[in-house]
Amino acid sequence: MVRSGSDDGHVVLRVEPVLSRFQQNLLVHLAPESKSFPVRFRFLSGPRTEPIAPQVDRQMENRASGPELVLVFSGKRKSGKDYITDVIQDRLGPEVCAVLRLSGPLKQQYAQERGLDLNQLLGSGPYKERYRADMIRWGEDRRNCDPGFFCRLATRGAQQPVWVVSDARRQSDLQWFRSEFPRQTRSVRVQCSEETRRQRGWSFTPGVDDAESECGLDRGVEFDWTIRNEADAPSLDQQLQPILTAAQDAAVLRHDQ
Ligand SMILES: Nc1ncnc2c1ncn2[C@@H]1O[C@H](COP(=O)(O)OP(=O)(O)OP(=O)(O)O)[C@@H](O)[C@H]1O
Ligand SMILES: C[C@@](O)(CCOP(=O)(O)O)CC(=O)O
Repeated sequence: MVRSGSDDGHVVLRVEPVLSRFQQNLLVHLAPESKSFPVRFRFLSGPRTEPIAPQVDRQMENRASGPELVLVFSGKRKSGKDYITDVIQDRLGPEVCAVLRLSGPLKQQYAQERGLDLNQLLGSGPYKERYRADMIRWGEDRRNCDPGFFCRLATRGAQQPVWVVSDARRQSDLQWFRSEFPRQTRSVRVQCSEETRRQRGWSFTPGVDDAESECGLDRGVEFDWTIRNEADAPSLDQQLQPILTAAQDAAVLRHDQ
């Protein structure tokens, strides 16, 4: 219950029952015609509440800066994962949407250890393909010790309400996001024909295209959305509409907090 009264020229709002400060969630509506004025919150006397356990406290902090929506993309090489996730970020803007690449920290470390050109490894040309099989092996050694290793590195410090993970490849990648962010995680598959992928520079490479890195999510996942990224498919704008709507709703949720 909320009651208002006047006290030395101040308007006092009392929320009863008194909640601990971390649980207070007070929305103040100002009439559009009123002049702006500072709003100060003071926690006045009242029945003391038990301090909330540090564990709950930490969860609250995490939730305050955590994502409202996590879109986990997967798809074969040259299906257009990077292209589509970039389109989504363009539409939503970089303040709302972070594109997170699990392969980002992997390529960074791999390039550093071998003195390679990181920009080319991050691009979509043949340079990356030359090193792909070895990068997969290198990354798998680390994932075998700790399946969440690259997920944690890739998400570190992301503050935006919408996270777009551009390159899930293994069941363990998807499981990590689902267990860390069960309410927020949605899976998206990008598909196109082999012919289209060929036109984009793909050719079948044994040890890569038949390995877990490419096939780990081919079966056993019910995707929330599937996007067909090729010439004879409905336009990307049309296909991305439900995803963009979900993302905009998520951004509004954060804004209202
Ligand atoms: N809808 C599209 N229209 C025009 N070009 C596209 C489209 N989709 C993908 N491409 C182009 O095809 C190439 C491969 O796409 P992209 O790099 O996004 O695929 P990917 O799935 O991320 O591949 P990889 O797994 O190798 O990183 C890029 O040059 C990209 O610009
Ligand atoms: C080594 C690897 O991360 C390369 C991914 O590169 P890209 O997402 O295709 O640009 C693939 C993997 O982790 O299995």
